[in-house]
Amino acid sequence: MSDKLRTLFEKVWDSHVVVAPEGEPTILYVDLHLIHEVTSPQAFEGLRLAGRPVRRPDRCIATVDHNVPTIKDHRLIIADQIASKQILTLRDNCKEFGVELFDVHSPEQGIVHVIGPELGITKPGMTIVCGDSHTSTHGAFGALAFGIGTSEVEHVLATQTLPQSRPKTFRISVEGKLSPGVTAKDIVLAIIGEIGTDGATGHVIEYAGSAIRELSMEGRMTVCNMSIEAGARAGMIAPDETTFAYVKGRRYSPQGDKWDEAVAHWRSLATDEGATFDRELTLRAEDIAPQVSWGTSPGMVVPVTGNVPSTAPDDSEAGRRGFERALAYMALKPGVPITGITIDRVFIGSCTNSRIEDLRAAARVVAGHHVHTNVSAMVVPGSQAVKAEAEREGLDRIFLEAGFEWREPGCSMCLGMNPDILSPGERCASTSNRNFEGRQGAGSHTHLVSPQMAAAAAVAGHFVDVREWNFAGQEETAHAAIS
Ligand SMILES: CC(C)[C@H](C(=O)O)[C@@H](O)C(=O)O
Ligand code: SF4
Repeated sequence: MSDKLRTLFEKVWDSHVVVAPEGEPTILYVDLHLIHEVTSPQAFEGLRLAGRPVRRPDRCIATVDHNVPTIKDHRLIIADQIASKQILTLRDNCKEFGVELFDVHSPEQGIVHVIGPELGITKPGMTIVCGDSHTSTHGAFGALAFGIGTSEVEHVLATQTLPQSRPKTFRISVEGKLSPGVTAKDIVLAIIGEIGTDGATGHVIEYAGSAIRELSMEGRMTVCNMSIEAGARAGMIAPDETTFAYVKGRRYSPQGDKWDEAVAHWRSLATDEGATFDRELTLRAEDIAPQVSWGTSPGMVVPVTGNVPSTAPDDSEAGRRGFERALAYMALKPGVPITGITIDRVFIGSCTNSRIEDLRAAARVVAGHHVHTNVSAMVVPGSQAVKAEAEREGLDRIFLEAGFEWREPGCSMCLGMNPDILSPGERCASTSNRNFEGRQGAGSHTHLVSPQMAAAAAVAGHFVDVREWNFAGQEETAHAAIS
């Protein structure tokens, strides 16, 4: 090993190089391949046609998430033909090629980016790929994790390797202390608001600084999840005691002596003091307010105390046209206060914000209140394990009593690939990660927010600053509840 100072990314990359031919992409070894129903059918078909096996079935894990209906009685026989075929095909492929599948009725089923970490499959220092852009989520553990296309899925299935050109490095430090009510989601939305949706193109981001270190693993996953929305190849956070405590004792985590060896290795992954990045940016946590997206990209975002912008941030002809188009699509008038925007629907879920901590935070806001009469709201836990834990804690009852629907795990209303879609013109406060035109259904309007902000909007019927929330009957714990 060289004694050159290296970043977390460089250490993980260097230890996975199979061969790096001059002037050609590096061949990287892949430790873990996550698979879901949407991007895998052609990949398996390619293998079948070539008469190849899966090289390392023990390094693959599959689940169904994008297409599965979230109403219990609708999960057995899926009405949508394409969805049904994709799920049946995944089932057949996993059986034929010997890949472990967490199927629709398995107690481990859930959104692929939720179940990997909670089963201890995701570990620091790994290379992780999946035919899914939000694979960046797993970078929260100090893994190099990124999305790949279907032809690359086939390549990884066949060889357990992937040709990759080396990305640049970008450290984003968030220093200081978040105010109560400001969350990991607000950090990442504020970052994307600052650098734009192509702000990190060609780079792997390392999130650093005291506010990032203070985050739980759930919060770190939320931040890394949205790296792709800033154009980054991946997002990473150095593993530390918080990481080790989360990974310890999970089903696929190392046990006994192996655990101590693993932790010793994971400790060595942090960026060396003095190692340099291609780019650096520092934000102050105190400056970050709860965020609400107003437009049709995650970069079109403002603090809840702000207004829908009146002028295009980018004054070029194309910038102005994009701005006007976003306003028109979102049916918003320039200059309107964010807290004046009324909503029809609330979605608490997705691989960004459907973990237990997200549901706890939303439930604290909702407790003792009722969903506004003009709003219909639902909570979709990210996995069966999250659902079971939430039910054990009584969170389901808080949501149901407040008038929320309580659903089965899946991607749900994050994207219009299953029955959970908005009608044209409906406006939704959503804890997901994308607000593109038509993302939650043709002609629908999406506003990206944190779980706390979504919960508060469900009750108020419009956006409110959750920092001023009335925690019904729990005033004495209000501060703790939103922090
Ligand atoms: C369906 C899948 C390929 C897609 C992705 O890659 O991200 C989806 O998960 C999304 O969030 O848009
Ligand atoms: S929850 Fe949404 S963002 Fe995450 S994998 Fe599913 S569709 Fe993609």
